[in-house]
Amino acid sequence: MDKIVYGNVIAQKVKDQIKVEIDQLKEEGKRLPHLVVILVGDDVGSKSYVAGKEKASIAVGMQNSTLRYEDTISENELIQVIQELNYDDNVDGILVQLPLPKHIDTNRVLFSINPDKDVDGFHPYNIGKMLIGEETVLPCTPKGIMKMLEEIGYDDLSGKKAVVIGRSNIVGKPIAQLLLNKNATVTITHSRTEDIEKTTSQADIVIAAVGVAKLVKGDWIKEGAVVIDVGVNRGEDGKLCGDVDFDDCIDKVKYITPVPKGVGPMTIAMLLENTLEAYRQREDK
Ligand SMILES: Nc1nc(=O)c2c([nH]1)NC[C@@H]1CN(c3ccc(C(=O)N[C@@H](CCC(=O)O)C(=O)O)cc3)C=[N+]21
Repeated sequence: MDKIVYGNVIAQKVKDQIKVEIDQLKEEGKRLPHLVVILVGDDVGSKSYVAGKEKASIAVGMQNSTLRYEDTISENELIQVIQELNYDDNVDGILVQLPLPKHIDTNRVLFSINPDKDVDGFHPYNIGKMLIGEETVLPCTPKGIMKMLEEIGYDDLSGKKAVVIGRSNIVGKPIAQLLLNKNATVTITHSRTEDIEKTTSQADIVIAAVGVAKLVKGDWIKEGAVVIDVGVNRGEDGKLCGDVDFDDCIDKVKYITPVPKGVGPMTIAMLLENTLEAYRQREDK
């Protein structure tokens, strides 16, 4: 059914294009873009996401290094590693997989990344540029969502009401900003919001990014709305599921993204795009 927006299909198109560009660099005998992923500890989810990023970057022909550390590594040791990568001319992108262990101050670590190599778009310098509408690296998941909206012809959001569920730094806040930059009227709802469903049921676009399995039900959604599901949860049956009760919403929506095969693969494709872009900017300097 074409109301289901398959992120994996759009992501593949993006990756095919990146591969063409990297093949070209190879042919010219150039240095290849290099992504370094830092993984601390052995969280099962993080390990699987990092494996996905490794596989995808290799598939398009990039250099990839995944650095793995015990969760006993200190904050200063981690920052030391990042500083070395900042000065390594053969490194274009640095990604620190989140969440980090509790004894590490995540913001201090993210601030230590050279903003030119910040392929996650999490450095406050880049977040600030996004906020004021300057061209800059965009966080991968929000960027991937905007790309999906573009694909279904939702690139001008003038007059549209968008409701974001969740206010994380990596999805909720930045996606709200990007929607605003496209002229949507944006509402952010979260755990302290009363009657979330009253707000969502007026929305033309709902972005669910809270991490609560199947939270969003059919009666939360206006007839003909677009529903983007950012959740990655394990359901009661152990299967991967989103923040949206897909089966309950499908009859109401104009478009909906599935989980898996929705936003997740887009996140990885945007990471590769950001890495190639960081490479090009650095080569041009
Ligand atoms: N610094 C940082 N950057 C991130 O981008 C980041 C992070 N930390 N921490 C965790 C979240 C989560 N995330 C996902 C990426 C791909 C899929 C993905 O490809 N999912 C597949 C299925 C994978 C499976 O089957 O397990 C899908 O939805 O089809 C999901 C989730 C990136 N994150």
